[in-house]
Amino acid sequence: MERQGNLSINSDNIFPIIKKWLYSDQDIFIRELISNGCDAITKLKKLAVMGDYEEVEGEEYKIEVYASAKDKTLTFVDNGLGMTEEEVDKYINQIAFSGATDFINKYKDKAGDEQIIGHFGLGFYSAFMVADKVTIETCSYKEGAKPVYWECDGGTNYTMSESDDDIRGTAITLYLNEDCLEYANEYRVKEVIQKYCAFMPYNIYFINEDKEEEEAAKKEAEKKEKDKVIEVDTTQEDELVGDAPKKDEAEEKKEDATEEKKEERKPLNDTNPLWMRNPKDCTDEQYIDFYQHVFLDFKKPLFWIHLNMDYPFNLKGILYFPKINTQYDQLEGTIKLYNNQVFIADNIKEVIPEFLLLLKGVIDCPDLPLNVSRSALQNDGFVKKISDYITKKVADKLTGMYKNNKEDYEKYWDDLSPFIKFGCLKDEKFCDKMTDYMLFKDINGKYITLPEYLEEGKEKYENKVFYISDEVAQSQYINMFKEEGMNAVYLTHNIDNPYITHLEGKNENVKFLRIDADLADNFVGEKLTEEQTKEYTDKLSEAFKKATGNDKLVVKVESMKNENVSSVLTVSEESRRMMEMMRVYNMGGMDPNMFGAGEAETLVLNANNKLVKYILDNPEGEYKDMICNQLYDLAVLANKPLSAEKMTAFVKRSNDLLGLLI
Ligand SMILES: Nc1ncnc2c1ncn2[C@@H]1O[C@H](COP(=O)(O)OP(=O)(O)OP(=O)(O)O)[C@@H](O)[C@H]1O
Repeated sequence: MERQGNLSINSDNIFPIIKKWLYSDQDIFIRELISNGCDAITKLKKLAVMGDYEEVEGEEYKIEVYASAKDKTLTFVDNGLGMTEEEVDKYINQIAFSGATDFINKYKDKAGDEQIIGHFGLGFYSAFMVADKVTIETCSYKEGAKPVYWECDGGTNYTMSESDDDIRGTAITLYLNEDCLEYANEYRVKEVIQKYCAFMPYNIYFINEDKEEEEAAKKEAEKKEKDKVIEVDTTQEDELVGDAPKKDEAEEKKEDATEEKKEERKPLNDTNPLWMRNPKDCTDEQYIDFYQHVFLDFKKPLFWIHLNMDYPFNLKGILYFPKINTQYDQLEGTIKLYNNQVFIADNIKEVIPEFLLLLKGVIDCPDLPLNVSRSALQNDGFVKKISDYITKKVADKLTGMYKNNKEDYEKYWDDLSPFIKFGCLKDEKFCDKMTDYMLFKDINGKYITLPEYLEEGKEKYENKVFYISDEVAQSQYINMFKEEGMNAVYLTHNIDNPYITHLEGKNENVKFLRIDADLADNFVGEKLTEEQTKEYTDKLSEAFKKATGNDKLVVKVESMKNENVSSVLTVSEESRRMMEMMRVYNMGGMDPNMFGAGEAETLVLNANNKLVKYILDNPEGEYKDMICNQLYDLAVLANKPLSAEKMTAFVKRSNDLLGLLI
């Protein structure tokens, strides 16, 4: 008997809302329908555990997705618990009603360890985002249940009647609207299933109905053709050998069997993803395989953290620390969020602490407070707790590694540090936990902590931390440091600039100086007297300004221990930082002096060097200008490349100087 009715919803027509507002991503109707099928199977299995349903031996629980471009249909078939007429009424017709809540209420005391997805029930109606008409054919597991056929064309009216398909489970058919025919395309559907359903808990199969039909027709035609030939053959054989066995028949069956085997359908998903397993049962190889497969990254991850928590909330997942190839690699990770093996979305900031988004990984949290569509999170304290838990786990893993396996920690440090530093900048709690475990690579290639560095340099350069931002450009300074037995640390990543500022904020009396920022007192031998300093500075300033034609040149004279060093360029830390900041804010053309930053570069000349002495002693010397310019260029060259014009002059002058030798 057919009956018609109105869908009881509060608005006149819910479909425009579903189409436009509720789901921003159209593809997710596939996820919703497949996960409804999975839920239906989970419920059936639960009923079996509870003794309310007897399972059919050997039955494979599965979801089948049939697509037909010819018919413009997409059908989802599950062999879950099905629905009775009353249930269709209750769960489908009365839309704003969650069937799952009802179910959980009934079974909550007897429930086992698996969770049942129960959200505000609108998932099914997402089908109307792509379909003009949707039908349900369903038959409940309940004894004597009558199969139900339901149909709705996207308005608020539906029809319901008894169906003749009494196989337990549910088939939902979408008659795709003209704009959405892509969902009848095999590759498109498979793509969406891969995205959202790759780890759903029951096998998902895709069937191209058109292809199957074609093949069946082809087979039928071939069979008919073969039968004809056999008929002719056997009449001939009969004539010759009478009752001889028809060996072709047996062969044919075998052939069929192997063909069937060849065509054995493969599920599109992995029903037992690695993160759901006990960490004890997972091998390194499996972790690496999973990583490469899910994130399509052929590099091996450095290491990983398997999250496995039952209390006070349920959370499983794996976080991978990816290998960073160069310091210029963009730090960009992906954290995939799942809800009971159902993919929700990538990089949901509310759940995953921002800095962890630099990692790659999967998080599955069945307790997530998802609303209406599974993608919308209700942001409450719970979500913050999840995020705090993940942060803590990551910090624990890192500090644990430092304590128990320092060799690995050091080995990974260069790759890990940008991520950890970013974490420290973004998350106070994480920063506090990591403070004692932050390493610095020094000029001898050793990894040391900040307190270790400060302790080591206590006598020579108290509370100063010299750092190298560019190993090649600053090599002259590195050598000077090495000769003097001084230490400096490498801070070469983009993240290091803000990190240095952050460290100075945390350690008020510690000052970070780039290795070329200052000529530390340590390089200076016997100090010049005040008069000497003044005299030499005046003389050399004048000579160098005149020779280079640069009025603004700042010259400083020191008596350095190493008499082989003639000239060094130093770059004031303060003005350099100011310039860098101005560059960031696109104020490159402005004069840093305006901000009180002072001159950036200083030419330091060594009063103990014979070339410098020559200039001092021969104010009218023939080669004075040549030497001044050469010393200046050499100092610049040790710090940064010369401009094209200066380089040309430098090469010419170098040749002229060599010419003087012959
Ligand atoms: N394939 C199915 N088999 C059995 N029951 C189903 C099936 N699909 C839907 N239902 C029933 O209809 C109800 C409503 O489904 P719907 O997808 O709209 O919401 P939900 O699954 O409860 O929540 P949501 O999809 O938003 O997470 C379900 O709770 C379930 O009881």
